[in-house]
Amino acid sequence: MSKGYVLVINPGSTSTKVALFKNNENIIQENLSHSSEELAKYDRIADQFTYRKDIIVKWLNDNGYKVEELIAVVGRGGLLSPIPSGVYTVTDKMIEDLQVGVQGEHASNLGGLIARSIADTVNISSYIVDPVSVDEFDDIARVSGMPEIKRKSLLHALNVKAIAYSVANDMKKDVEDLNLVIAHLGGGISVVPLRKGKMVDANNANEMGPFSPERVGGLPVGDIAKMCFSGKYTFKELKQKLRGKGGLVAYLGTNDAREVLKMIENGDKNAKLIFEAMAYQIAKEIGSMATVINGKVDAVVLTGGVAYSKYLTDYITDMVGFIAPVIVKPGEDEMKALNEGVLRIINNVDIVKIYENEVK
Ligand SMILES: Nc1ncnc2c1ncn2[C@@H]1O[C@H](COP(=O)(O)OP(=O)(O)O)[C@@H](O)[C@H]1O
Ligand SMILES: CCCC(=O)OP(=O)(O)O
Repeated sequence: MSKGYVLVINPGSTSTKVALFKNNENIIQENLSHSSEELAKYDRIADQFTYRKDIIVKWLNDNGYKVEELIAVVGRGGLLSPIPSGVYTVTDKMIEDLQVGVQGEHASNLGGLIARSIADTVNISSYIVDPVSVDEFDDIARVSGMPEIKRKSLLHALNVKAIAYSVANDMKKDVEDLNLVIAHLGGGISVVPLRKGKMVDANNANEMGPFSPERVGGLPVGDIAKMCFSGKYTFKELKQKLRGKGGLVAYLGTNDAREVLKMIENGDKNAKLIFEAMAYQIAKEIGSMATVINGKVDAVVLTGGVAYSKYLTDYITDMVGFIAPVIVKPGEDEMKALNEGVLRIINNVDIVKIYENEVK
């Protein structure tokens, strides 16, 4: 039996991405899909814990590896309390907050829970890296216009940070020397201005900004208030309309941008209007975030799964190209970034953070 593997777990809304690394080498990686019928059986995301954990352990064993061969397990971190960027050990307090969902429910809450549970069976360390609740906001960005409600930093921090380093590397600069606007275009969408590497604002991928393949983005608040009191919907139904059944799903019945592109190719004019409206809203948000860094933008970067669509990236580039050069980096670097976080701790390049000591 050979030891020395890091198991990387990245739970998403429709799949769990898993990978096994040895040092920097990605040995195996797979996207384990979950049908909507399967996930519909669970009331809360935390209830999917055993189902997803069993699938991951089975995947490991089916590929000829044992949990005993791991040296660490790392998961994508969830909607924790606001914390600084970094690598965190999964503590009891973190587990408690992920289980209750201190800032709400999201599939990534399962990352830390499953990582710790697998790691505990063989007495090794479990970590999360740059969870979606990393908070580097300027204080001014927190003000919403209603004192009871604060704007929150909930964003694709892991990929945004990883892509910022990758762009800086390509430009042969330090990330601290650059101002960027990075748009992560996935199931949810984050548009993030980075001032000298710091994510000083963002739209909140769950509730605001452009609509996305499965979320509504920002909506006229008066109409939403009326809908809430119409008696037509339960709270759960409304939540699903906003997240999961919003955006492309609501208009076109799919959260798969590739299917929408096929509809457009087949001459569907409504699909074209809706897809272009998503691109239009993304471009508007990029323009807005460029003002946060006073228009001094070294590059606009488009990343995430939907950035594979040239149709979409060309549309956005046409609208925002006047701001700065547009760099397209489709897909995500999350699995690599999670493993690299663990390696930084193992190799003493970075100091592991304790969640409860860092909560803002
Ligand atoms: N080649 C492609 N062209 C267009 N869209 C794509 C392509 N590949 C994936 N996508 C879309 O990307 C979205 C998922 O993006 P991803 O970054 O994996 O999501 P998440 O941020 O939720 O992890 C889906 O709408 C999917 O259809
Ligand atoms: C809450 C921000 C993170 C997010 O939206 O992630 P997914 O696109 O993976 O759902």
